[in-house]
Amino acid sequence: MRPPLVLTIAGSESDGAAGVQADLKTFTALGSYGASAVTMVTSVSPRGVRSVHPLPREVVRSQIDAVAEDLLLDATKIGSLGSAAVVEEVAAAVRAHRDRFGVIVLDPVMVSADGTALISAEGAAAVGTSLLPLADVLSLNMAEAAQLLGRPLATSIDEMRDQALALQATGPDTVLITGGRLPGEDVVDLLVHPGGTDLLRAERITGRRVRGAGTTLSAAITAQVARIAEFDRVGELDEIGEAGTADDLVTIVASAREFVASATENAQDWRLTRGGDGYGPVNHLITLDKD
Ligand SMILES: Nc1ncnc2c1ncn2[C@@H]1O[C@H](COP(=O)(O)OP(=O)(O)O)[C@@H](O)[C@H]1O
Ligand SMILES: Cc1ncc(COP(=O)(O)OP(=O)(O)O)c(N)n1
Repeated sequence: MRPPLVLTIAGSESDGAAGVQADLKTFTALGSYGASAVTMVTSVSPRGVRSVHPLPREVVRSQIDAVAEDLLLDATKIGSLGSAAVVEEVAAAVRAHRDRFGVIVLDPVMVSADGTALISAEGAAAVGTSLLPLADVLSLNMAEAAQLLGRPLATSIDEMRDQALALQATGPDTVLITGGRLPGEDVVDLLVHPGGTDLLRAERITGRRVRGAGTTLSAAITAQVARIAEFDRVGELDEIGEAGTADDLVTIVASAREFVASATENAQDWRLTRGGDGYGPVNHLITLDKD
């Protein structure tokens, strides 16, 4: 017997709103056992990013190999990577044992909420050439989609769809472009998958500025994918209703979005800083709340 097992390959983010810290909290909240390979170390407070230090590629590789060679992974999330050298090393590690990583969810983090670049230009290009072909699911915001494709930011749902299809053509079966930056009363995410295209709408939460929503979403998708793999393994797919059918990923993404929305709503009143301003995190541990 074992729980759903998930690996995150991503950067450490010191204030815990995004990065590996947010991934591990989200995995825990959604019932998965989380392992990690840290790719870079960022010094961050809710006021912004102070520094970004990609780790040496061999340090990243050693962590990935240690986990992938021994743990029975159901799914892997790849997040912020920092440098072209680390991108290439992660791609090489995955290619060396592709069958050991389970379903791969790629969230190609490029820029932090305060505008700080989290990867070099060469690194961003390497994500496009070396990692997109290895991913099963690509989850990214509109700015990341535009940067990967070398196109302007989408200004409409039609342009988001064109960009999602162009990204799908590079490898991943499923592409989710999140629409937090597209103005409107509702926030609209666009999901392209082998069965077609779905628009996922939700009421826009207004109020305090949030950081780490995209990270939390892709972590939640990864944890749910692993949970389904676990139910499949023990022959109990029926217990999770529609998820586990051909519509798996649509159901998984919808449920991950609901998780992020509740986690965002729940932390609206949090004041974690001395000054009280800056971006705030979501409450990743919402499912563990007893009240
Ligand atoms: N104001 C908001 N209200 C409700 N949901 C939001 C809001 N902003 C973003 N989201 C949701 O959070 C997730 C991440 O979106 P986005 O903000 O585009 O990504 P990122 O955090 O990477 O910039 C998406 O599912 C999106 O729909
Ligand atoms: C180390 C690290 N990883 C990811 C992010 C950005 O995460 P994201 O969820 O895209 O959040 P925003 O910063 O865009 O709100 C990060 N800042 N650091």
